[in-house]
Amino acid sequence: MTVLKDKIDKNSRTIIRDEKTEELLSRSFQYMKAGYPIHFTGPSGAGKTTLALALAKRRKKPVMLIHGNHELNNKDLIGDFTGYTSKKVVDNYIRSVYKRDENVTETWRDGRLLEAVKNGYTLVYDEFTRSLPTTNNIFLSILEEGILPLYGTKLTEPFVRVHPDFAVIFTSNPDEYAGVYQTQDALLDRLITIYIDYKDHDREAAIVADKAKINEKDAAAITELVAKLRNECKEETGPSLRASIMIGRLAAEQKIKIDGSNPDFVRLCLDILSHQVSRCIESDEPFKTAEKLIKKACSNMEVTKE
Ligand SMILES: Nc1ncnc2c1ncn2[C@@H]1O[C@H](COP(=O)(O)OP(=O)(O)OP(=O)(O)O)[C@@H](O)[C@H]1O
Repeated sequence: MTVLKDKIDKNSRTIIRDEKTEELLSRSFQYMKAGYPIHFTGPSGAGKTTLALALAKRRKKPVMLIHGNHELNNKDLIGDFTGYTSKKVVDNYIRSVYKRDENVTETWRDGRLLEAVKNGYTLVYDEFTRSLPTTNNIFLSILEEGILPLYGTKLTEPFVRVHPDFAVIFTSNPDEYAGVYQTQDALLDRLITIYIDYKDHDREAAIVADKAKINEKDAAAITELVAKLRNECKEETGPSLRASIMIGRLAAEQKIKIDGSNPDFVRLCLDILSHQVSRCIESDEPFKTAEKLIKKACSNMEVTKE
């Protein structure tokens, strides 16, 4: 059996605090302090989750993370009975008396939302529009009435009061993305929704340089190449900052010179970008066209002189 030991250090949650990011974080923090839930929406890979986690950390309260998906239900959010605990006492101390006492109780496990609401955590609900709108309805009572109803749980209490320190940050992809549900207006109406778009080249390059541990010029060459290909996209959003980080990291890891005339570098770009680019362009032969576009973008690439 082969055991792979060398891992690329992803450390993907450290955030680069450029001026715009810092300003956005401060603004959002003020809104949260005033009691409003924040909702970051925007294309895939724009940095919404990274921002949400950085914002949550700033509150200095424990952070609970939930990922939206269509199977998420009230049992995951509120909790469920997980089984039975039984206790039996047989008392036969006096031989002529036989006494038996049996007690069976159900065991309850708090769901993640209930735990966060009760203890005043900061909840990051990532990609919440991937959950069914009916599942997300529970947030209406939390945000409006400050209670978490315990419906369908057989618990004796009808609801739990929301802890004053509880706060929630949502992230989502826009409605046109596959696999997302349209959010009910009543919920959107209660959130401060901030659109997070792709960053400009300089900010992307700074992030790639930091994450891939390469110099800024090489990082800028990669982000420019990826941005050029993204601009070719008509159908869907194309390759994101994530693709740039992948190229940078793998090039550094495998000591591939970041140069559009280097066949190894072109191969790396083709492997990482072809599929994504082929999905977002209009062409009868999307794969061939994507490969052509990537090779062209590589040949036009600015190369760092050593
Ligand atoms: N300000 C930043 N500092 C450091 N890294 C960042 C920053 N913004 C984005 N990134 C990096 O870009 C990549 C994508 O970010 P993230 O996962 O937050 O995007 P997203 O918008 O939540 O994407 P998706 O919608 O696909 O979940 C990650 O590798 C992340 O580390």
